[in-house]
Amino acid sequence: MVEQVSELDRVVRRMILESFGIEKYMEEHMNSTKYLLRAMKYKPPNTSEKKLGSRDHTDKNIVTVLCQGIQGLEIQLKNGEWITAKPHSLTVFIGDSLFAWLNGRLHTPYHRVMMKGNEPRYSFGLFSNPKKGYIIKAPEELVDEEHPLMFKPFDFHDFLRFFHSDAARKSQSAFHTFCALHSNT
Ligand SMILES: O=C(O)CCC(=O)C(=O)O
Ligand SMILES: [Fe+2]
Repeated sequence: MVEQVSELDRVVRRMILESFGIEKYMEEHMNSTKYLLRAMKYKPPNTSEKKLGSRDHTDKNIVTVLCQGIQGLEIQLKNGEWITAKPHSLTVFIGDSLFAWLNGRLHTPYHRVMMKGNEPRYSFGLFSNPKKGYIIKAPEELVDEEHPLMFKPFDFHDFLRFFHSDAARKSQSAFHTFCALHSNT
């Protein structure tokens, strides 16, 4: 199953690069990331009202392929509306690192888990994460006058360290505080 899900990660990343005409970066992209597979279990809230299982966040990595069992995953659209992912479905998210590498060209959506009832919930995520030492920097093809560089080049592992600091906890978006070049991004 990991083989198929990681294939989906690769297909999505190839489609994204092709859509911007920069598939020449595919090999660099694949070589600069490694996979993390995480299984998650959420205790049942034992309520008939929906309760928060995991607070809203954007993923920090490159791409996440999330496979959920019973319903719970909710995703915020650009207009602010929350939609519910179907039970027993796969959802693909673009994380902050890919957002930065693409110079903000694709949206990285907030998502959360809301649960009700007496059943525990299981989900599995395959996360492509940048390797330590790889500097995430938007390629020159995606930077021009109309699209000035949004984020300073960074090592994902320095961001993770910052993310667990007091300064990050106090900021509205740790990612933007860490590497945004303009305050309005
Ligand atoms: O369990 C879920 O459906 C969401 C998990 C998630 O968003 C994450 O691990 O980043
Ligand atoms: Fe997430």
